[in-house]
Amino acid sequence: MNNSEKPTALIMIFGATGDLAKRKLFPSLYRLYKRGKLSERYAVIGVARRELTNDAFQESVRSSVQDAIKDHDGLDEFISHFYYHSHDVTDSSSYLALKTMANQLDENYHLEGNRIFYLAMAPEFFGTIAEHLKSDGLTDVAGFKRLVIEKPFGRSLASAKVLNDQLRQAFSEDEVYRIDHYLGKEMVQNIEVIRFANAIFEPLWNNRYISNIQVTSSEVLGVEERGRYYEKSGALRDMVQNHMLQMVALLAMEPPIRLNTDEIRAEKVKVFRAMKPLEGDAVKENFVRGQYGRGLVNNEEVKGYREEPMVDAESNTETYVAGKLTIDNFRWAGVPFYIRTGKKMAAKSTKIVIQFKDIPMNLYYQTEKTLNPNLLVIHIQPEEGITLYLNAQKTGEHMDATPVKLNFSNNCIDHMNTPEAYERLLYDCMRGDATNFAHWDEVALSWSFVDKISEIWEGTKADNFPNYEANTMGPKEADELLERDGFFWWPVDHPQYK
Ligand SMILES: NC(=O)C1=CN([C@@H]2O[C@H](COP(=O)(O)OP(=O)(O)OC[C@H]3O[C@@H](n4cnc5c(N)ncnc54)[C@H](OP(=O)(O)O)[C@@H]3O)[C@@H](O)[C@H]2O)C=CC1
Ligand SMILES: O=C1O[C@H](COP(=O)(O)O)[C@@H](O)[C@H](O)[C@H]1O
Repeated sequence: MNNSEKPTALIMIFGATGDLAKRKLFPSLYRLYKRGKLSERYAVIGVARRELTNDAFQESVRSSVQDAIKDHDGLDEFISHFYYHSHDVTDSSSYLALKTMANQLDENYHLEGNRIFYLAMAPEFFGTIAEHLKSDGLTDVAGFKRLVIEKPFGRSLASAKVLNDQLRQAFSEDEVYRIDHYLGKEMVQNIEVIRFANAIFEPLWNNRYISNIQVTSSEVLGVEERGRYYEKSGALRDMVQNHMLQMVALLAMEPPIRLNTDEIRAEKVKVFRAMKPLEGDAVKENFVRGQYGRGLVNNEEVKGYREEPMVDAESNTETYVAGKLTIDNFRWAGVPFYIRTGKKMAAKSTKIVIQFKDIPMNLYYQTEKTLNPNLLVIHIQPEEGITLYLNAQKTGEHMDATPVKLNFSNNCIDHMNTPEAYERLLYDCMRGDATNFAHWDEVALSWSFVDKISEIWEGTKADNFPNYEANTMGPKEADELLERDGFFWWPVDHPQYK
């Protein structure tokens, strides 16, 4: 598959009147169209319960594109390929009408029987939809059929297995595309290139030279309107089981023998298998949970988590997680991977800091001064780039060293916005490239790691909640986690570390 391909397909979006479709999917499809990555032979059927005409649906697509993107050239032509089918996915009788519509569009647009079913709906519907797609013949096509599944993929290993079995009745593993939108981010995809295309990094990428790795994904937003979902999820299931562990896997995996889907996935799976499971007291020693309380943002007091809509006033749900992961293999034995993620924190930032070991003997210390360790920082968002921190001679001071940084900013070099995660992932799915989607084995192993922690957390009330103020970087226990090992969190928003 190459990047100039213009795939042709019928895309059915279940949940087409929802937030995800409006904010992410329609604008991403439009961007693909604008970049010339969508063949003229495409059609989209939006599915949801509410009654809408095709015209009204097309207008809603128009306004979601206009809200997200300034340049609207060609929008009329783009939306003319959109159709709407009002349908309750639990109602068996209406799949046949959907099939008739799909077959008709297939013929009109010469879509070669290629179909993508995108489930942008609550997960309780995934199994039913997949079953009906098969039993009512929507998957009997001459071309490819692919199922795109949004998160959450279950809420434990057991529930994920049930869901997976349901999906697999209708689709093979190769046809299931489990979205993890972090895998669509430019700089997450860049981890592989930074590691495997640079002779200066790969030889150092191990426990001889790296002292610890820190992965932070902090959010300024709170739980907003998603209290109902979040109460049952918490940060561990919402962010750690998927995005955080996926980033760790990309950082820790062995070089694949080829850059293809199967080889990369196989290496990631080995990382998950090498991740030391945490049992009993080890959970408390290695993982910290937090929940935001009230705090000051721009001098105004903001709500604590327990005061948010649809949140229990005594909620035990964590909005913050910090943890220390141990990867038990030859490359990583003895190197802690620290992760942290949380809501209502002081900065919106996703960053990876690779801290190299101190040199054996520092010739450039001036008495009490310490030399800064070398750091490689991968900026995932909002900035995209990499920074390498070195030490160099301080101007005019012969025996003194000072930190210097080598900076690469993606946005400055390319002079363009990099494609949105959903845009890349949609394009990959249309081309049949599943590399940046989560394979079942990865999902299962990451759930089995996370389940051990959630069992303990759900079984014990966090009596210190809320334990961090909104607009801070989390509870003090997260700092202590690193201090015990002689480290500290490198600040994500400090100008020196940008
Ligand atoms: N929003 C986001 O940013 C993100 C969302 N996700 C995931 O994406 C999925 C969708 O989320 P989101 O868009 O926010 O959800 P919304 O609640 O905004 O939308 C749900 C959609 O499902 C439709 N729907 C609900 N019940 C039925 C039914 N019985 N039959 C047919 N259609 C139905 C609704 O339309 P109608 O009421 O007209 O039927 C609506 O279009 C979820 O799995 C979520 O976890 C994942 C990451 C980010
Ligand atoms: O999957 C999710 O991710 C978002 C954070 O995504 P980002 O791209 O803005 O970093 C998070 O807010 C949400 O709770 C979670 O479901």
